[in-house]
Amino acid sequence: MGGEASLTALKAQSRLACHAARDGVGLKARAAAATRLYARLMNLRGRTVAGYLPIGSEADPRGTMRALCRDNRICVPVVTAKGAPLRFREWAPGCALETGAFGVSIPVDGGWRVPDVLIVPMLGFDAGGGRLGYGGGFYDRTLAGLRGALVVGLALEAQRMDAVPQERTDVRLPWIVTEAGVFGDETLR
Ligand SMILES: Nc1nc2c(c(=O)[nH]1)N(C=O)[C@@H](CNc1ccc(C(=O)N[C@@H](CCC(=O)O)C(=O)O)cc1)CN2
Ligand SMILES: Nc1ncnc2c1ncn2[C@@H]1O[C@H](COP(=O)(O)OP(=O)(O)OP(=O)(O)O)[C@@H](O)[C@H]1O
Repeated sequence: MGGEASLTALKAQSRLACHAARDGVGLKARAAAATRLYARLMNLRGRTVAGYLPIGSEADPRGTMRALCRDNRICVPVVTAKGAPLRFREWAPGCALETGAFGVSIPVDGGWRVPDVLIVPMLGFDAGGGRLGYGGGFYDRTLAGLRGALVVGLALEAQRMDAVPQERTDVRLPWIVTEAGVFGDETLR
């Protein structure tokens, strides 16, 4: 296989392994990750915070989204087209939802927002801020266009990898939160 083909195969294999590992994580670790996320973001005021509505066994940021919505605007990602950056629609606790692309829930009638804080879902991550997603490149494209935002990846320790296979377009995350702590890389901020 050529370099590119083998990288794609390696990413696909890593996605399967991370997905399976994530499925096996218990409630205690999930609650601890949610608490760590809130601890990292609890001081935010007047910001536009992009959370996400979890699918499958993703770590759940909704407790933090509910807590932050009092003093901040909250929005969630919407896939509008393949190959395009994500857009973000305003979300509030209990708002009406519909199922969008890839089975992700999206608010029926929230306005479009541009976040300055993003909580980013992932399948896998490494100690250097490397992130493995579902393979659409949606967050890579989105983060490339949102310089200056506070970007925090949320995951569970079971999703930690030695090194996420990296492509030129992959964007490293300056902050990663898991049940084990808040990990920051000052060189990426
Ligand atoms: N909660 C959440 N929302 C999100 C994302 C995400 O990763 N998580 N996205 C990040 O880009 C975008 C949606 N993109 C996605 C692209 C592919 C798949 C996907 O392949 N899903 C698998 C299995 C899902 C599961 O059960 O874990 C599938 O459909 O087979 C999902 C979302 C925007 N919203
Ligand atoms: N900024 C960009 N411009 C053009 N293509 C991009 C960009 N970012 C990523 N891509 C392309 O998108 C494809 C998927 O990228 P990748 O495998 O990194 O997705 P991912 O990070 O796992 O997915 P997601 O962000 O949707 O969860 C790759 O072919 C990659 O080259």
